Amino acid sequence: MSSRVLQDARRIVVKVGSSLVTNEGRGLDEGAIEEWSRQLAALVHGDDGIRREVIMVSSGAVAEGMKRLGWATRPKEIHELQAAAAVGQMGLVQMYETKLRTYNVGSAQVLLTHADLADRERYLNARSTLLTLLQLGVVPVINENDTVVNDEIKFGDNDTLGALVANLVDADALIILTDQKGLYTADPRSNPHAQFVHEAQAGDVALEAMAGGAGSSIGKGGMLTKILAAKRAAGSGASTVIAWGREHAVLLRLARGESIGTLLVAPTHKNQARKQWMMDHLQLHGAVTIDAGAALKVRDEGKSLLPVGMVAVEGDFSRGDVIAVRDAQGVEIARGLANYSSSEARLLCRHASSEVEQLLGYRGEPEMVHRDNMVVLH
Ligand SMILES: Nc1ncnc2c1ncn2[C@@H]1O[C@H](COP(=O)(O)OP(=O)(O)O)[C@@H](O)[C@H]1O
Ligand SMILES: N[C@@H](CCC(=O)OP(=O)(O)O)C(=O)O
Repeated sequence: MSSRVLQDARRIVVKVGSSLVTNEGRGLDEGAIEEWSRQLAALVHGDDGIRREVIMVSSGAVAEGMKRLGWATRPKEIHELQAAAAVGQMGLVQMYETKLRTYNVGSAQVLLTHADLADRERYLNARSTLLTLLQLGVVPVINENDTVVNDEIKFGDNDTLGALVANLVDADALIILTDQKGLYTADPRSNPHAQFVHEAQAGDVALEAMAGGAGSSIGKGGMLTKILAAKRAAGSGASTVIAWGREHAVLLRLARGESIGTLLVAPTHKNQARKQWMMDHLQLHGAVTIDAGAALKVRDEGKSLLPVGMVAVEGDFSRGDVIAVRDAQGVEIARGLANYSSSEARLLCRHASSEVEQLLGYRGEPEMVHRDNMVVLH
């Protein structure tokens, strides 16, 4: 069963750490970035007959910036780290862009902060942008927006960012590429008797005791943040693989179902996990009442709610808030994230999606609540 996890994955987040990307701080590893780009392109183009959507979360900005600025030791001052990240990020994305283009794949730079994912509206915006890029066959190259974050508000390590991105886009799998073959029962750098862990359940607390901090001065998180990232990714049903980034054709072989690295299997199914998350975390901010035709689509056919099916709007909510969807009898049949605010929704009631631009002055999503962001209650 385990090999199928990656074989069946259609939307994959790949995270690469600083030590790999910058060759332990020596500078951007052009050969490695080229090799990952070749594999990403093959996955996106579906060279094996299956097209996949891939997001790259890449570290390395600070390490590369330090090199470009001629700094031998990591600065202590946060503004110096931020300056290094800003310098290094240029080189980082330039290289991904060049290499991916060589293999006929477009790329896009996306810089995110914690605040972007904590705020519902920005969360939805980030999600729509990433999903649009994926639909266009473009590979988003993501890093933390180091320039605007300080110690208290940063993800800090990109393992956590990778997991949050996997949650954000409902990825099927998170692949964390690092400088070890995977997880061992102890840090192999300091314990020669450490045993390799081939497979475990994501979220198993026993794994946390095995994992230590970063083995080099370049990487930030170490193995513990990877284990915690796997647990977090499992929250939305994504399984995680931790593997060596220089393993030959690692991404393609994983996609073929080969077992490489450590597989941390998500215990719950993707859709079930997302529904649970919706039910657990979301507070209602308002409601829309829909007509019988729309109720049929939403409840029985699992379709999105379009503005044309809405007949009334209650409450005061913003884009990204959770609203109840009620049928004509007032029975709540679903809950989901609103794509439009309550005042906009009032204008959109009974109108076709093609009229959104004319009514609101901008072209938004065709759906009031997209089915991916909706839980049908019965
Ligand atoms: N149980 C463990 N198994 C494997 N590696 C471990 C373990 N505990 C700690 N490590 C260390 O974690 C390091 C990888 O983390 P890190 O240096 O942050 O890499 P990256 O830059 O790829 O995120 C390894 O080089 C290793 O020394
Ligand atoms: N945003 C930072 C990444 C932080 C970091 O070092 O992460 P990682 O190497 O993945 O543990 C950078 O690009 O330098």
